[in-house]
Amino acid sequence: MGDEPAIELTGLTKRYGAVVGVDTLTLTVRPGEVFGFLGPNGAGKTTTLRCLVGLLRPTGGTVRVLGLDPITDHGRVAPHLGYLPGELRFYPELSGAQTLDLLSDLQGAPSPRRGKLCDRLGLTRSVLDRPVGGYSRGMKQKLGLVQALQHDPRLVVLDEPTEGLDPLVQETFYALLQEMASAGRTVLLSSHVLPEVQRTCGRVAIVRDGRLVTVESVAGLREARARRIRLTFADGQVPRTLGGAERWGPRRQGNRVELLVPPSEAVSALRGLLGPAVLDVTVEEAGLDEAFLDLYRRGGPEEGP
Ligand SMILES: Nc1ncnc2c1ncn2[C@@H]1O[C@H](COP(=O)(O)OP(=O)(O)OP(=O)(O)O)[C@@H](O)[C@H]1O
Repeated sequence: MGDEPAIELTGLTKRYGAVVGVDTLTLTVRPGEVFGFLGPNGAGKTTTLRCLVGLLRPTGGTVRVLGLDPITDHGRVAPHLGYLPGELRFYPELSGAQTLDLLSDLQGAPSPRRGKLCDRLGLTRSVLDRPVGGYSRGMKQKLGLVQALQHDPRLVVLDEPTEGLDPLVQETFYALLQEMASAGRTVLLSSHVLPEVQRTCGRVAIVRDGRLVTVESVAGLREARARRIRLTFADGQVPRTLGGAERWGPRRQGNRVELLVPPSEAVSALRGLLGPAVLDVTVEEAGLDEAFLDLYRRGGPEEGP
């Protein structure tokens, strides 16, 4: 376990009978990266994360975590790996503190960060002494975060980490992420929350239908995002067809037409659209949200409409 990639997936495939969870996914995450994993429901995010941490056996391909196989080398990987599952299941009768002890035993490593993490996330001694069965959703999530980070792992895999956290606690979590990155730790997080990914991650993988659509830097995705063109036509003069621009799926509302166009095509699209019936035109960058949605729909920038 030296300078190798923190995560290396090669042709990772996981089938559940006839259902394909992940399909030939190849991806490398370098040490020290905060890497986002984004995709619509059922895209294969959780399946990938569970393969990564050795909870699921791949149907095909290979998984290397810190240079090791997370299943066959589990004992060597576990002390360096933190994992927050998407669906937390704790023993309800155990207290928070007992839960953390139990999970620490499974990690096979001491928990030097536990006290500090509990303080920062607001898990007080009296809360930690109560049975987890009585915890609120947010308290369970905080406990999940503490167990994932308590042993100061080199690699942290987080499935929807801010689910159920209030905005203040989310801020604390983002600060923790920054500190981990500064300390050279690697973080892979799955999220549906785009501003969160924008704010915390350097690179992002987008998955859809189990396949990798693209891997991009957050900055690159911003640059590549579509232009939104809005046209206002004179009363009754909205053309029935926009010719070649129909491929951008124009949305019509009254005298207005709006379409999202790749940046490289915005000027030529405008040339074809402008005419005497056009009273007004605006062009702006689409939000990052829309850039992502576009990728989800189209299946990747390389395919283009
Ligand atoms: N245990 C299972 N048995 C059968 N199919 C499964 C199982 N787990 C996942 N799948 C299927 O694999 C695909 C990927 O699911 P997965 O949970 O990995 O997606 P996801 O991106 O995490 O979705 P979400 O954002 O909704 O949590 C889906 O089609 C899902 O129905």
